[in-house]
Parts: sequence; structure tokens; C-alpha cells
Amino acid sequence: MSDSVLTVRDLEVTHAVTGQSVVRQVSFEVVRGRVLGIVGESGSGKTVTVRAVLGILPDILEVTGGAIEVLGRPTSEFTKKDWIACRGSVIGAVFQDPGSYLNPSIRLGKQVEEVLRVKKGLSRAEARAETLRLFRAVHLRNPELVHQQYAHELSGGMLQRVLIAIAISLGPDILIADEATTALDVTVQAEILDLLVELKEAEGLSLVVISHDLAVVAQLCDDVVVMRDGEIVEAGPARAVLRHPQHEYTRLLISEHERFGLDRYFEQDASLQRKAAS
Ligand SMILES: Nc1ncnc2c1ncn2[C@@H]1O[C@H](COP(=O)(O)OP(=O)(O)OP(=O)(O)O)[C@@H](O)[C@H]1O
Repeated sequence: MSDSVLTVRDLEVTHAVTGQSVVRQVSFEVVRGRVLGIVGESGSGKTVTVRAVLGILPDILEVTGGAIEVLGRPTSEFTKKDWIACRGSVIGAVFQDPGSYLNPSIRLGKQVEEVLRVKKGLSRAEARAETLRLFRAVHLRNPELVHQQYAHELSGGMLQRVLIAIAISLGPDILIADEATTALDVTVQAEILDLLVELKEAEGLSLVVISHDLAVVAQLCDDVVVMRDGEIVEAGPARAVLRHPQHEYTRLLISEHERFGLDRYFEQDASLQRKAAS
């Protein structure tokens, strides 16, 4: 039996004013300990889908059909209080542009401590110790220094590590990374992806990774959902979908992608498998 932590069934999201359908018939399952990728070009509905899952759609967009279940509970039954409890404690999320999610005038350590004190009821001393532990877990090199710093003093990659620390601080089951590495340069991007994989293992997380970058999906994901114009055009194990795409649109995405990026990953992966087998 599959151990589903998140099920989305025939999700439909509609623009409240124009009545235009933004997302329709979107279904997928996130299985415990696995990584699901959502790919598709800009405007295909990836962010709207995960925002619906997080209960943070902009006012103008409404869930008008389908069902979302988090740990077996339909979110349609969630009260405001349930949503607040769910976000952070069951589903954590990180987005592009980490700087915009942090308060520029409050020291970073204090911002994490605040989450821990309010949501976990930790004392000041406990929250400080836990913040430093989280900063170490996300490999911030000098946790004590970062604790005292402000957002503008850190690079984009370091800020994303702080955001990931906050996202995992309440021990969620699921971590959603929505274009979390898109704004970072390639080396830092690879480091953050490695961190996500490490945290998945260490914290027992399931990941939902949204990216327009197929190399990210090839590297990270067990399963993939391909979206276009608010619909899923293809879904399945990431390797099978990327190697043998059935849908024309997936083939187009792949051909548009810098081919050698994917090939290089698959070669490296095959050589690792050979090593493990020998
Ligand atoms: N705040 C909003 N108000 C009105 N329509 C919106 C809003 N946000 C998204 N949409 C609509 O939903 C569609 C899907 O947007 P979404 O952000 O989910 O795409 P995406 O696949 O995540 O693209 P990107 O990679 O650019 O973020 C958009 O084309 C737009 O029509």
C-alpha cells in the first residue's frame, strides 16, 4: 500500500472575476520519502497548484473543484486554525527570491526563534539552541555569526539556507521547493539541491520540487508531473518520462533543454550504479 502524504485529485482553480479556468483536472500523489517534480513552462499552473495545496492562493483565485488531502485529511474541511497548524508543521515551503520572505530589520536568528517560540512554544534559550542546530543542519558555516546578521548581509544561497531552516523548523512531513534554486548561480544551486536531498534523508521528508529546469528534475526527482496551460499532460517515474517522453509537449521541453546537462547526469548516474554493483 502506498504511503501517501499528499493527494491532489482533479484539482480545479478558477479566476473569481473572469471565471477563467487556471488549473484543471490536476491529480498527483506525494508518497512518503519520495520526491515529486512538477515541471512546465512559465504560466503552466505549477505555482497555483502548490499554493492551493498550501491554502495560500491569492484572493482572486478559488479552488472550484477536486480534492486535496494532507495526511489523509481533506483540506476542504480545514478551518483557518487547521491551515495555520498545517503550514509549517505538516508542509513547509521555500520559494524563489528568499530575501523577500525575511524581515530586513530583524536579525536572522531572532526571526527563526520567533517561529519556534510561537509555533513550538519553546523558551528563549531553547529557541536559540534549536535555531543554531537548524543553521548547522542547513550547513551555514558560522551559525553564531548568521544568528546576529541581517538579511542584506547574506548571499542568495545563504538566505535560501536560512529559509530552508525555517521551513523544516517545525518538522514537516512535506517540503515544497518552488523554483527555490532558480535565482542562484549554478554552483550554489547544486549545493542547495544536495542539501534538499540530504534533509530528505535526515528528516524523513517528502519533497515537491517545482522547476522549469529539467536537469534539476532529473537529478532530484523520483516522479514527475508535466504541466501545460493548467493541465497535466504527462506523469510518471522521472527517469521514464525524461528518457521516453510520450507527450509531444514533454519532448519539446526536453529538446529545448540544454541536452548535455541531462545526458551528463544520466552518464554520471550510470557510472555510480556500475560502481555500486562492482
Ligand atoms: N495573482 C494572480 N491573479 C490572477 N491570475 C493569476 C495569478 N497568479 C497566477 N495566475 C494565473 O495562473 C496561471 C498560472 O500561473 P502560475 O504562477 O501557477 O504558473 P507557473 O507554472 O508557476 O509559472 P512560473 O514558473 O512563471 O511561476 C497564470 O498564467 C495566470 O493566468
